[in-house]
Amino acid sequence: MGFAQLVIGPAGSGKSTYCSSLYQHCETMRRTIHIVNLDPAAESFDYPVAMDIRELVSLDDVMEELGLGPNGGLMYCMEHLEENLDDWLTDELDNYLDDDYLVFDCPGQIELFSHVPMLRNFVDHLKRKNFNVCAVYLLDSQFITDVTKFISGCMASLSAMVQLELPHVNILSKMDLVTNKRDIEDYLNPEPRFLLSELNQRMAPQFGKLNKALIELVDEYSMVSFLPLDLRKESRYSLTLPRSLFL
Ligand SMILES: Nc1nc2c(ncn2[C@@H]2O[C@H](COP(=O)(O)OP(=O)(O)OP(=O)(O)O)[C@@H](O)[C@H]2O)c(=O)[nH]1
Ligand SMILES: [Mg+2]
Repeated sequence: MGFAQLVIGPAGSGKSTYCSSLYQHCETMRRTIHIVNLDPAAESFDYPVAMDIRELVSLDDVMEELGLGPNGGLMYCMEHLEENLDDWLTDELDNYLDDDYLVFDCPGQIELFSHVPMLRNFVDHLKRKNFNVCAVYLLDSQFITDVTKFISGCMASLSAMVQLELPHVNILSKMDLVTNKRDIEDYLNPEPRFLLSELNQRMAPQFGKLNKALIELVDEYSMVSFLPLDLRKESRYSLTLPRSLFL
């Protein structure tokens, strides 16, 4: 059985940086991982690219030939990948052995993991190919500076969890940029009453019931919790992430 990690999260949340730092970490630990670029718009990489969607389809060609903008073009490329799961992806996966570990660096368009079925079909294909798949959802630390941003980040992550139905780890990236230590305490293990009162202060009174329901969803079902990742720290992975993720 192979292992696969799907690295997802909003645009600019640090997915590619996480992949390259994970690659360096594994190299130091003398473990081999293979990083796959699934972003047809990506141009440069800080890690060796094992498989590359750009070999299958070029975003520039799609935009030019079909007259699409960057986001429409990207959706077209991902649909093209979906249509080629049985040939291109299967051929590429055949190059890897049973116990190889693949990390998929995904594009940041959140519709891919909220309501478009493409990524779900991609995951199902990996499972059929005997890969044990997990999702790593990255959220930028700026989301913990404001309760409304935090809740919207939680909801986006939750929709990915519901859509993909994978073992799911949430990571708060760019922790080096958090200057207010209070924010870390407040949001890493948030106290529901704190979140609710903050949210009520920020929103008009008619949202009271909705705020309560949202906080209950985040809290009672324990579906959303974040692990902090500070890339400056030596201990960044061993301390913060479950070991099972890096077998
Ligand atoms: N300070 C700081 N900056 C970071 C960190 N991780 C990423 N960045 C910066 O954030 C920006 C976006 O990082 P990427 O890794 O390209 O983010 P991404 O999620 O791959 O972006 P898309 O693929 O475009 O969605 C870059 O300028 C990075 O240098 C971090 O841990 N700390
Ligand atoms: Mg990227």
